[in-house]
Amino acid sequence: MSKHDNTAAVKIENLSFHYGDRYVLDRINFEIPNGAFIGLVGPNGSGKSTLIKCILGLLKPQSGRVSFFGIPLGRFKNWEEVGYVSQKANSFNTAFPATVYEVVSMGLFGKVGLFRFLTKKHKQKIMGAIETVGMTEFTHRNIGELSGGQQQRVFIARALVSDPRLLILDEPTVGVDAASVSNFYQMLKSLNEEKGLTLLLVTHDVGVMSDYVTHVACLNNQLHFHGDTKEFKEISKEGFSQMYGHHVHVLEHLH
Ligand SMILES: Nc1ncnc2c1ncn2[C@@H]1O[C@H](COP(=O)(O)OP(=O)(O)OP(=O)(O)O)[C@@H](O)[C@H]1O
Repeated sequence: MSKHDNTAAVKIENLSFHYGDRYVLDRINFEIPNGAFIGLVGPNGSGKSTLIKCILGLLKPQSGRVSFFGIPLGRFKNWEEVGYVSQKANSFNTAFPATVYEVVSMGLFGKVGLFRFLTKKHKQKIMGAIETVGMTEFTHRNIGELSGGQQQRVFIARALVSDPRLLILDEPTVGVDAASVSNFYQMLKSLNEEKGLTLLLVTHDVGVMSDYVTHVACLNNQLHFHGDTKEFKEISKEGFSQMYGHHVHVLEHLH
């Protein structure tokens, strides 16, 4: 199949998952079109991280199917096409004495073994990824000397260095100050629009996120809504709170 067909980047069919007798995901059907920037929202404990882990094959659902670019998960081999930045990226040991350049080069380990064997082409890729996230001036700074938002940009660069087609981010803005969150989302939006990168962003920032994404999915054990940003913004606050399972304050933005 060609790289540029209309197959969904991710297709989830009738997926259910339970821990013991506790159902966390109930018959989820959900598609991420190629080129979309999807915000996945839902209250604490609604199953967002569990869904991501099922998509990445880290957890095996009791029923249902996941496919990447038309290939069932069990047969999917091109993992360099899928970048993942976990919530835990924030708790990376930032006292570890590594520069931005070294952290980003770790994204190529799968391909080159150790970074001392990097070729000129690899070095260009690393510098390109650092430039893409706007961190060039910090290339040789120690990761521990950067702010939370800057560190998250570096982790995105590490995920981008292998040229993924799909990037999955699990709450990347936890611990990032409000002003930097908007800049961070703007950077993701540019990656989506200019580089055609498909993005799945798990977040709690319902209001802020909806100014940047192309689609929204609302999860609360079941998928309660999945549509484009325009449809999402048309849902009344009451409707949204109901679907969320409790009252939610959707932050209004001052433009
Ligand atoms: N390993 C586990 N064993 C048993 N239950 C678990 C396990 N991991 C998560 N859970 C439970 O499954 C439910 C869904 O958890 P999950 O982490 O997927 O939610 P979430 O939407 O990502 O939450 P948050 O927004 O708080 O990160 C929660 O009730 C959680 O307590």
